[in-house]
Amino acid sequence: MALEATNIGYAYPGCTPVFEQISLTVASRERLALTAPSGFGKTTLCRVLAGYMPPLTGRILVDGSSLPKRGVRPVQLLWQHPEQAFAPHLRLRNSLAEAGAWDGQTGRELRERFGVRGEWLDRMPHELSGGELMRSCMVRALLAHPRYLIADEATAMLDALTQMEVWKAFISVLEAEEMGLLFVSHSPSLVSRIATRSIDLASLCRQSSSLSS
Ligand SMILES: Nc1ncnc2c1ncn2[C@@H]1O[C@H](COP(=O)(O)OP(=O)(O)OP(=O)(O)O)[C@@H](O)[C@H]1O
Repeated sequence: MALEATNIGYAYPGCTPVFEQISLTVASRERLALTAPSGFGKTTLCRVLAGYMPPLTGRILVDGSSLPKRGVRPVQLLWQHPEQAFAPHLRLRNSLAEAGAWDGQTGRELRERFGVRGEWLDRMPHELSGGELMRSCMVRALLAHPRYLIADEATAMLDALTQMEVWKAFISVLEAEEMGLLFVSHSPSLVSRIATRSIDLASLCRQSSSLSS
């Protein structure tokens, strides 16, 4: 069981490719750290792997099947900027409801675990802080019962203590549900605490260019 990308490439319209011929695998229950210098394409790769942008080349399989074109995403993305992750005109309760049963037992447990307070539910995204939106994002992603999660520097705006608290809660759900995680971080200490394996996008790109030459 794995999220498998084979020889994928992506270019923004009218631009040179951000990356080409990248292959990587995230096994279920694995926590894979993706590192690279700024501007190298980590966010782009995360969006492609989660199905927000189709790869220009190559293929992505989730436990052996193609990413679905519609419906609940089996690969959920925790965005780098959580304010971009919520529809600006929807109250939090409605955004959570789109993902799953936020008011059922699982939803209540998840909200408690991530400290998402009841009073936030009637607020619009701009009435929540970055950290509050981030916690809400995690709950929404987990409500969708994904097989894999991708976290793009998702907790970078939190203080160190809150960051570890949120990751602890997150990892306990990942382990219980046997989900795989790919996470991007510029923090070596976060990577060493969380990752079970680490890859460098720069070296993946070098490997693919030496294979193709
Ligand atoms: N919508 C877009 N249109 C054109 N080019 C883009 C677009 N978004 C990103 N890029 C370019 O794609 C390249 C990779 O950007 P990306 O955001 O994926 O890098 P990153 O490694 O996540 O960077 P950072 O660590 O700074 O967040 C950059 O050169 C960036 O300028």
